[in-house]
Amino acid sequence: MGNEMKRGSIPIMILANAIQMIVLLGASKNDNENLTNAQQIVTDSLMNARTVQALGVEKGLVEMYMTWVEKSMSGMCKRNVLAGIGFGIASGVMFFIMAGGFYVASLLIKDEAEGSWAENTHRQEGIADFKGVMMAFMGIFYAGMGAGQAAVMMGDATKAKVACHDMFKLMDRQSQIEGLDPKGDSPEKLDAGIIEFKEVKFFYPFRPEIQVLKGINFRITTGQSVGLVGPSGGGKSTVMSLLQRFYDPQEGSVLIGAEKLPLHSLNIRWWRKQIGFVGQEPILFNANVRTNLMYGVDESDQVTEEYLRQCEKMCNLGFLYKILGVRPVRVFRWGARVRNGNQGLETEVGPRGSRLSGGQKQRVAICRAVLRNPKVMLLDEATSALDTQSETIVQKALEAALKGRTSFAIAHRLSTIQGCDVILVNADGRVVESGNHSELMALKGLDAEDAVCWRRDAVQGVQKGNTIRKQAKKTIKQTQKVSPFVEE
Ligand SMILES: Nc1ncnc2c1ncn2[C@@H]1O[C@H](COP(=O)(O)OP(=O)(O)OP(=O)(O)O)[C@@H](O)[C@H]1O
Repeated sequence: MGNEMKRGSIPIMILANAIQMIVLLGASKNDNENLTNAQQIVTDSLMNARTVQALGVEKGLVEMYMTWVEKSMSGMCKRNVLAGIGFGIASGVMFFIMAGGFYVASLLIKDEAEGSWAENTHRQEGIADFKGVMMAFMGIFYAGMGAGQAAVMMGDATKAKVACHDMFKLMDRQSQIEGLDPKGDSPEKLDAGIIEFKEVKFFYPFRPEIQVLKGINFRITTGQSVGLVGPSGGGKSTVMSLLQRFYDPQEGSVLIGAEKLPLHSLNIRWWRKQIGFVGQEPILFNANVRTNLMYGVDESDQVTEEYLRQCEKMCNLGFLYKILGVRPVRVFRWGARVRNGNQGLETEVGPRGSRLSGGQKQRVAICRAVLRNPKVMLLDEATSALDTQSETIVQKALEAALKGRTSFAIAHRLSTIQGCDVILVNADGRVVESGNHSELMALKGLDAEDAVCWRRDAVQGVQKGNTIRKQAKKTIKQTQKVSPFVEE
């Protein structure tokens, strides 16, 4: 009877668990996508909390978040009801098996017990003794339970597989530019400061319909400073990306050195060591300044304390040593007073550098770039997010940092890069004009309407720049009278 029960109940139990599993797997991919979208909103909102508040979009974001959560919830609710039914059936079958098992066992044991009670002198022969019955029963029961639980867990395993699908897809993706396992030459004698763009045409792989660069040509020699100006969307940052070899152009070539070696033939790690980059929004890590500065330095490169001090000085990091005042530490140590100041290179910058001002962060970022002693410096609107006073200080740091190096600087105003050796006016994916500031100013015929704006801006920029500089100096002097901690 036990065997019959086994034969009959186990397939039913497995079927019940299978139903439960199928239901669990059903909509999990869609739910996963919806939850990912919801999580993305939370991450973006927290990372950009100030912008969210400034724009007053808190409610809108909460609504967007709720929409995604509700979308996944409606699917989940249905699935959970079905999963509940499946689970109920699976558990029910198990309990029925248990009940049946106990019933069968009770019959067998009852025979044995009746014998011992009724006659009390000799045991009546039963089909099995108590121990054997219980062993068989427990064996069936736990095997069934284990199989059921394993089936349920398989649902979780598949859900985990779905959740990891995108991650594995990303991990398996082979980058066309392999940064971790670089190949190609590392020619120590190649002058990385000589850069040529030859008929470079490029579109972003995810937007092949938009031809961003339509044939860029220029040649820069060692030590030259290049200013990239032009209307928004003209392709200035794309040129910077190609210089850093985040992408390779589809047509044309980027050539390096007097030997004109194609950039794609060079070892990418070697090439990136030749480049220092300072962006518009400096990215600092939640650590002290020293750690942030050493981030870009290879372990094999020995950075002496002396060189570090030189770079600090060059980048105007004096603020790291300023004492901002004194304050009592705690109530029970009222008498004790500590210096409420920065601690040199050991100063903690906070999450994303939040304990430093924009200008200070930018100077740390410049110092980080300079510390690598790169041949080429790339500046992507490095001062555009700063106020006039900070801009002047950072500009000084930049001027020192760029000396003797080839440099590319993107700016929205000609006035910001008027001192550059070459200014490339980039519009609609082409270099429409080039020359130094006075050459550009002297040009009469203009191809693009935008260029008129750049030129007009240049004239006004020079005049404005001088006035602003005078005003800034005046303000600093006035403020210094009130607070001695304002920097020049
Ligand atoms: N990662 C990307 N994927 C797809 N298209 C992009 C990407 N980055 C930029 N683009 C597109 O390439 C074009 C040129 O952008 P780019 O950022 O190079 O211009 P820009 O001159 O630097 O503009 P801005 O002065 O506003 O920073 C734009 O049309 C932009 O939409």
